[in-house]
Amino acid sequence: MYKPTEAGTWKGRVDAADGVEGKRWHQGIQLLDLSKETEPATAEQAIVFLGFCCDEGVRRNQGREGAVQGPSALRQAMASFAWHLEDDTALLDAGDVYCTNQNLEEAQKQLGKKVHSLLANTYKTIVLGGGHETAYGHFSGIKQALPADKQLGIINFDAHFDLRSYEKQPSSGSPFLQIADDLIKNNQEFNYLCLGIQQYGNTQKLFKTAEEYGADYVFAPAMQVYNFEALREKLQQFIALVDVLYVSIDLDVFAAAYAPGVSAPAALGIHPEIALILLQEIISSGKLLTLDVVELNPSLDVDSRTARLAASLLYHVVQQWSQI
Ligand SMILES: N=CN[C@@H](CCC(=O)O)C(=O)O
Ligand SMILES: [Mn+2]
Ligand SMILES: [Mn+2]
Repeated sequence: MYKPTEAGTWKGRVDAADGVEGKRWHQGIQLLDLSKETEPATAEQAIVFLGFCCDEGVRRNQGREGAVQGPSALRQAMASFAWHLEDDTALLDAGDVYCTNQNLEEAQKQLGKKVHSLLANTYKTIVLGGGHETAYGHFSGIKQALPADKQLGIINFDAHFDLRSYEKQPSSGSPFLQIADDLIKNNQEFNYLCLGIQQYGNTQKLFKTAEEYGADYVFAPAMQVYNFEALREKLQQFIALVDVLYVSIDLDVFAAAYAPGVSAPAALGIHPEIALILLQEIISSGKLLTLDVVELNPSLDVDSRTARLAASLLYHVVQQWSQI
């Protein structure tokens, strides 16, 4: 269920005449094989990508399959980024965890193990999904890595709560209810802030569940740059209550004009700029532990627009996070 990234996977434009000043991500990224014991990060700053090739959660959630190709499309979209990282920063690719035989539960467990070993070895981790079922596997690794006295805050950029029942089976629609129940079972708090909720995309039942579990949220129409001060205030209040942050970016939070390549596009979704400046706020808090980008479906994308948007957000995340 795990494969390290093959040499030659990262490829892109080469500006040979410019020497080291022409360096791009595909020329600087290092491959990390997690089938061997994970070595502690040696660079001062080590940021690692880990793919989760899975859309079994989307299939179970009646969505449009294709997110299994997300990690590969994201690598392609990031490969030719110009290298502007400091010399003390290593950018790594730790390969992919695969969901096989529709065994989502096992794939999530395997993803959790890999995330745990990366976090335990002080890597700043970025998981490339996968449908939003990625989040439960990601969380199971966070849970293993996080000391019990540390308060976790979860910030989900999403048009949807993803608080569906998993009584019958877990899916891409249920990760945050699974996480909530795990935390509550362990006498820990479920601190969840969902940014970009579409009223028309969530049933009354889901709003009721959100209320029952104390989930906080901001509707998509309020996610505007002109409303930045109020959003910043809300974000800062949330961040102040927790020790570390897990950030999940579901690309269906963005307007379909920017992000057509998702299972459930939002015609009136948010503008990327507001997500970018809120991400900057989050990173500058110094509390970001780990992050994922989910729901990219390359088979539904238009000229890689959604992949490029996700990749560009990750570019800025990597750039800022490497200086914290
Ligand atoms: N991760 C998926 N979330 C959404 C999908 C909604 C839809 O397919 O319309 C959900 O379950 O609510
Ligand atoms: Mn989601
Ligand atoms: Mn969503």
